[in-house]
Amino acid sequence: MQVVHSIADLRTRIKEYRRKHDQSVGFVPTMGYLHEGHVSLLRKARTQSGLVVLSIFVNPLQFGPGEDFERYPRNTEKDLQLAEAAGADLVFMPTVDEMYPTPIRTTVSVTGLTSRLCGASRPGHFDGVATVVSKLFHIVQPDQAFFGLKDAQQIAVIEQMVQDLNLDIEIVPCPTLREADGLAMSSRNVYLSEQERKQALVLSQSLEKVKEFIQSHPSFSSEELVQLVSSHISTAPLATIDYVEALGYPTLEPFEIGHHPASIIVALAVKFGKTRLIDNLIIQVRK
Ligand SMILES: Nc1ncnc2c1ncn2[C@@H]1O[C@H](COP(=O)(O)OP(=O)(O)OP(=O)(O)O)[C@@H](O)[C@H]1O
Ligand SMILES: CC(C)(CO)[C@@H](O)C(=O)[O-]
Ligand code: BAL
Repeated sequence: MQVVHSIADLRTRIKEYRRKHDQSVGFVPTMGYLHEGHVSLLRKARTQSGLVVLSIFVNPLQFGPGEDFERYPRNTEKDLQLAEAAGADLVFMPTVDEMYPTPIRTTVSVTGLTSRLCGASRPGHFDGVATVVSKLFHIVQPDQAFFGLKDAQQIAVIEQMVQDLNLDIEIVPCPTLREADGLAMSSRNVYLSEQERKQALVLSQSLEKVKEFIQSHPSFSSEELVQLVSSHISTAPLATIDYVEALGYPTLEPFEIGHHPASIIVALAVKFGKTRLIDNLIIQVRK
């Protein structure tokens, strides 16, 4: 496994690989502090791509004022061990100056899909994501890029960007990995106190309740799902709901009772103290 810090170096190595091999380049973009969720993306890439490229970059552009950019967890040594064990070939770890050498004047903005959920509660977040992912896609020029469904809105936004900008990249959505008790794995779980960690279980539990409810109530309304999730989360005294919504996926459009889209998402963001966690459930609905 090779580790590179400069864009020029990364490009040279990828070009060299492409010259010698007639195989695809797979790309896994991350912000580091790797866990089994990230590892699952790398393993998936390993099975589908000839060259597996991982990027580790905490992108300042996608953090709002007062968010956790400065204190976002970092552990390069452990990240590199996990990346190597999972089969990464090339790790790109640029500095902020390498990615943004001058004040940024060109950004990528995906409209519509970003008006709800995390787009509404983190204004500017998806412009930061679309801009950095677009830059990374131009630098790496992958055939496939692997993203986790824990960030389901992010996948919808990236897929739209790829379609609108005619990028020749296959976006591969990968399932959310969970801790044994159900909590979705996240780099930010490390912020949780012992009490918060226990109470954070209400998130995955509330989504399990939605699964059961839908099976016995095939003509559910979005309001019923939101109410079910919100009331269960409210049993945790340390939880503050940022949003709970039930929408079509990947359109992220609201739906009316009796007119379910083929696929719906129940998505939530909840704060425990300063720590904001997200989770979701995507369900194929029988018509
Ligand atoms: N539990 C998980 N299972 C599968 N993929 C995941 C999981 N958590 C994150 N990912 C994916 O890993 C990629 C990099 O995400 P990122 O580095 O932001 O990790 P993260 O754990 O989601 O961090 P945070 O929750 O702090 O945003 C994204 O495509 C993300 O969807
Ligand atoms: C895709 C990404 C690496 C862009 O910074 C980030 O949003 C993430 O880790 O999900
Ligand atoms: N996984 C999304 C990155 C962020 O929260 O900024």
